[in-house]
Amino acid sequence: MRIAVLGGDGFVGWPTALHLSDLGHEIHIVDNLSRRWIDTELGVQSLTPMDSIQERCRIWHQETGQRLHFHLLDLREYDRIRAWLAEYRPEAIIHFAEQRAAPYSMKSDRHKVYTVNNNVNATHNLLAAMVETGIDAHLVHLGTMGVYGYSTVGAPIPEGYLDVSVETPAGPKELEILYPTRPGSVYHMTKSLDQILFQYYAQNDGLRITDLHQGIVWGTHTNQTRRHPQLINRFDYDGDYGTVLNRFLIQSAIGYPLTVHGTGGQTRAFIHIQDSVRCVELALSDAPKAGERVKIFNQMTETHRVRDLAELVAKMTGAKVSFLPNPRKEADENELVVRNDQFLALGLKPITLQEGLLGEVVDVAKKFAHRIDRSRVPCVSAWTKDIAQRVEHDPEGRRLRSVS
Ligand SMILES: O=c1ccn([C@@H]2O[C@H](COP(=O)(O)OP(=O)(O)O[C@H]3O[C@H](CS(=O)(=O)O)[C@@H](O)[C@H](O)[C@H]3O)[C@@H](O)[C@H]2O)c(=O)[nH]1
Repeated sequence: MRIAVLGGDGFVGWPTALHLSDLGHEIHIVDNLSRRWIDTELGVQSLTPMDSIQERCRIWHQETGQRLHFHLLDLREYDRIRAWLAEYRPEAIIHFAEQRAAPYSMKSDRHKVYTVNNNVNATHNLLAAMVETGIDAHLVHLGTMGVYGYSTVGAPIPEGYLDVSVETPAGPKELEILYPTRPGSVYHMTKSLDQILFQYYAQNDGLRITDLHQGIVWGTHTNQTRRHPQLINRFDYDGDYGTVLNRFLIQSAIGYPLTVHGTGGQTRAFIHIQDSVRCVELALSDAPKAGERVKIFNQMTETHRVRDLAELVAKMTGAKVSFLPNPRKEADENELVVRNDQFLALGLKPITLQEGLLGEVVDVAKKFAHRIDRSRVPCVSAWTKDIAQRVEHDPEGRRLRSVS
């Protein structure tokens, strides 16, 4: 298939592009390189040294003979994305091209506005351009488990839809509705808004859409990124873009106390990066038909409590654990049970937390430890102004500042 990978220069986009290219698909990476600009804004860099996207594509061709085509394009520019779709007519589109960090989206009012403008316009421009050009591509979107709000209300979280019974004068009526959203950050809110856009365009224009509600990704390498040092994936450790388990592993590698927020009672869904790219492949193989409702998968393989992860990493590496005031507005403790039957039925064999793979991340972190700026490890982004006043010091006693 001819596949457009929008956001194909990012943490999950890059290994997905390689995985699909390895399967023989014709891959077009479309990216505005905004993640690289945000690194510059924040003054941080990926733990792993990343080459330019053009250089990465060149190495992939050298190693495999397969070509990755790169297009510098911003989805907020409607006319350009419409013209691009009309010219290349992809058969499938994978949409990763959104600002994906919750702490970054909460940094200041400016960051909230940027995240909403960027994410919502990107998604809507894409949908409108798909209708206008008449291409019949299957759209696969990277959504988030965060749209559900991490609370099971006593029953496992289903895959996107909830069956409800409504009392009417004629008796009870059964309805299937989108699971009510309860986003925990402006970033997660944009993914909730995306869901409504998808529902509308599937029902009004018959677009074929799959939404992947992904959990927290951990790990770094995939089978393809391992093939050459210059194909290495980006890897974030800073307080805005680093995700919790990867952060704990990196912190342990540099002797930094593990930064558990609050009691660490938050339970979250996780998935290894290798499974993440495999899930995209499986979703592509199971496209909905025109006129069908949006297909929603829960793209996660296990759930863990944050403090249990910290204990596991501490036991494995001897790291100290530090319980910090929580910069986020979130439940102190929550239970989370999630259904993921659809990917299992399609043949996913989940990679679960294994010491070997955890150790692999620690090894990567040790190798590139000299690139880590310890002052960028704490999470400085507070969810409200009140919380900002309470979150004052990092585990090493330094005063935290808010970046605006
Ligand atoms: O040093 C840290 C960092 C985080 N946490 C806690 O760990 C949990 C998860 O935080 P995270 O930064 O790993 O994940 P999150 O902000 O939810 O976002 C990440 O995971 C989401 C999936 S999910 O969490 O919604 O399932 C994706 O959508 C996002 O793109 C990705 O950045 C939170 O309770 C947070 O307070 C800590 O205790 N210490």
